[in-house]
Amino acid sequence: MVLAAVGQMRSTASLRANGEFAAQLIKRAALKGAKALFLPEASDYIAKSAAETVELAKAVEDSPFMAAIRKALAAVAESTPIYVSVGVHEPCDGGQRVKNTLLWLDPQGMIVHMYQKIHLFDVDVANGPILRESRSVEPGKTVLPPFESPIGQIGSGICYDIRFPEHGQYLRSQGAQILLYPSAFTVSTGKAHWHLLSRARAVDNQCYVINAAQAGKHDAEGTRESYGHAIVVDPWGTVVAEAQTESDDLIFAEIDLEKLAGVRMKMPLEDQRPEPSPYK
Ligand SMILES: O=C(O)CNC(=O)[C@H](CS)NC(=O)CCC(=O)C(=O)O
Repeated sequence: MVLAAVGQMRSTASLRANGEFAAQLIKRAALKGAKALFLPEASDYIAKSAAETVELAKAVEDSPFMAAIRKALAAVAESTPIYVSVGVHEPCDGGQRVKNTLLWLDPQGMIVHMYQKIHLFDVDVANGPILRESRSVEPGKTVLPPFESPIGQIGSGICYDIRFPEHGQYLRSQGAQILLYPSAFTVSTGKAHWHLLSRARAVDNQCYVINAAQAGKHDAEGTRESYGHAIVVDPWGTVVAEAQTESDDLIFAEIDLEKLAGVRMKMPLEDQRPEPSPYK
């Protein structure tokens, strides 16, 4: 069993302040012996508008947020090395749009994997905001094969991707043992669907689901607010860790690949899919 840490953040428009907060989470997670820390979507900043989202974007090498993360990783690398998954924005299209990216950093701070969010949140939320992510974000084009990590084979999604079951199923078919959906869910859709979706993706793919989350009000006016409830679900669908409040900012879960193997052996979903596919 290997310990994973999952963070909750209330990112503001300050890349520097968000970087300092993330750095503290890295140090605390490493001190507890976690081998990996998972941080939310858009950890670097949450802006009030599409225009501000584009304006604030910094390339990884120029980002004060990333500098703070790398400094924290360097500080713990000798004694308690830790991997970090973190959601950021990257400028693209000559500064017209951004990518919504998930980075996987090794304990030296090198980027060893990156995923670009595919499904964009263009939604008129019932009893909530109207969000048009595609105004500022370039959609990713490919689901990437899972990558190896100290806690198992990780398949990447981001936030709204969780609502597309075929995304998780593809990752499972490519060998994923852990699915990530770092998020900034709205409060109303979170109340209605967050636990349901997190558990559903775990059960239908027999994977751990690790969902870091943005939580709370991101600006003084409360223009943007996120649901929180960072969560880890095991391959049987049991919630094994969950942040209960906005200030509950670091949770831990043992990732047990033997438990995962047992679930898959006793209920062999993959082997029971008919060939040729009946869905035409
Ligand atoms: O704006 C940024 O900088 C970061 N990105 C987000 O917060 C994104 C796009 S607005 N949020 C979601 O996908 C929420 C999904 C959701 O709430 C649901 O599926 O119910």
